[in-house]
Amino acid sequence: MASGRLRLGVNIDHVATVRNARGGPHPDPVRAAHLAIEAGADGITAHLREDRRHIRDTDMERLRAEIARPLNFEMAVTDEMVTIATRLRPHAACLVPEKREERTTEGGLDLDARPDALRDAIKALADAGCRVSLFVEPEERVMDAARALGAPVVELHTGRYAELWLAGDDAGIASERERLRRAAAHGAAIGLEMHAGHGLTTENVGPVAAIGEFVELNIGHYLIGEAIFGGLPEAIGAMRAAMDEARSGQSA
Ligand SMILES: CC(=O)[C@@H](O)[C@H](O)COP(=O)(O)O
Ligand SMILES: NCC(=O)COP(=O)(O)O
Repeated sequence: MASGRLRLGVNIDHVATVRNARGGPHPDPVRAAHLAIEAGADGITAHLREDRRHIRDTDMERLRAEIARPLNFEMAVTDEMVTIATRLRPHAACLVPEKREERTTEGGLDLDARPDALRDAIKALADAGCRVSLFVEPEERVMDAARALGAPVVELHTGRYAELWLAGDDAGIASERERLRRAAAHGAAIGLEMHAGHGLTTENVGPVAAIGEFVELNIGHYLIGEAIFGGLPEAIGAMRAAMDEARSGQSA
């Protein structure tokens, strides 16, 4: 059952990708964050990867110091990142898997692999006042595992859904959307706050936004790409409209 306003977290990682291509200060991801907030973003997401391929430590420090909306600090489950995040104390911290050789995030966290390290990271971040979320696959059993680890929030990985959409695999899209729907319903039923993200566009966001248990979508690469052609405020406005249309039940 669709419900409530769906928050939009704008991920500005790939402004830093363009900036780092030349090694100078332009374009500034923090300036993009301010623009995104002025354009209606409910929060800013930034992923400080271990290899610093895009967002750098100084970007995260400036975001934490400057932006007027919640900062969602995406990070790997490492001592280094826990130390940085507990020092900066962002509004939120989202634990994501990282592999150096990956082009982009390829899936959700394996909650069975290092439960003690996960539990310790969740506690340290929560003790620092961060709202902790786990970036995970849309499986009901994973919701139970996240709950057992003490995470209040999960963000469902929509990357497979996005890939199936690009491939025009209608049966696959329907199946993956159902997987997302079931996981969101179960997660909400056991008390988790449900988010989703990765690979979302104005074309594919509708069926995800229409899943009423989601309270936040985190979207970046597509918006930064669209900004090249029409500007970031326009890209965010179009995404907001697509999300609101889906929530109003006019498309799903
Ligand atoms: C976890 C997630 O889906 C995003 O943060 C995504 O990782 C964007 O960053 P990359 O494009 O570097 O993967
Ligand atoms: N966690 C998802 C995110 O922050 C943005 O992912 P994408 O839209 O850049 O694929």
